Amino acid sequence: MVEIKNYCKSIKSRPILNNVSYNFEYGKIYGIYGHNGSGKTMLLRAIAGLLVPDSGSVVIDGKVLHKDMSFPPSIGIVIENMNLLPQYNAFDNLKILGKIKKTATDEDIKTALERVGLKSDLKVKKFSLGMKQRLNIAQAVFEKQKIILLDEPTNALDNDGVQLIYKLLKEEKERGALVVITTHHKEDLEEICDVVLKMTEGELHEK
Ligand SMILES: Nc1ncnc2c1ncn2[C@@H]1O[C@H](COP(=O)(O)OP(=O)(O)OP(=O)(O)O)[C@@H](O)[C@H]1O
Repeated sequence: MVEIKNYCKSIKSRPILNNVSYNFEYGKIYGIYGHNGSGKTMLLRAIAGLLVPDSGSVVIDGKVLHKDMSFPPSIGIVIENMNLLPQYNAFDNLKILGKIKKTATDEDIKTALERVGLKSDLKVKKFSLGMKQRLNIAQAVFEKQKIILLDEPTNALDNDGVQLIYKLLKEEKERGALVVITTHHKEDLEEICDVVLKMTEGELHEK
């Protein structure tokens, strides 16, 4: 379980996450919607260990982030400005990333690329925005990560792409992963999410 406990973070004296408390469970898809600047991305960064709280904590499987561990041990994340390697194709990008943990086989990489509908052997520098988004999503699932955090993962995708990613996320949930997805549009979430949450000015509430 991922427990967020009284999490507070201000940047330049402005509250960005305001006393957020919530328990996220494995085997569920959570959707978070809210206006621009409401704190959705910051919440994902907090869970990923990319943000240090002013007070409060994130506890993952009983271990406190930044105390018992620096980062969650099994996390896939899609946020803005992901660092793909432009001179390599999709397979090689994942192969290089996979060298850190050494858990994913070539077959795992091929399967992840098939699941996001990426068949191209082009170098990433020739990818469209939607193709990059698909590769980022493949990157977040190819090592069978336990926690999958996706910041507006379908905004550059065509309709077929959106349906493909929704199918993939449902499969990840069935596998037992915890999936958190953000969007500006609540209606996008209701199709696939078990729980829909609203972020308003750094506060998180159940719908
Ligand atoms: N690097 C930063 N320095 C200072 N403030 C920041 C920084 N990044 C984000 N913020 C502020 O944190 C608040 C929350 O931003 P966040 O990116 O989490 O919003 P969001 O809900 O994801 O918005 P969007 O829907 O536009 O992606 C905003 O007020 C934003 O201005």
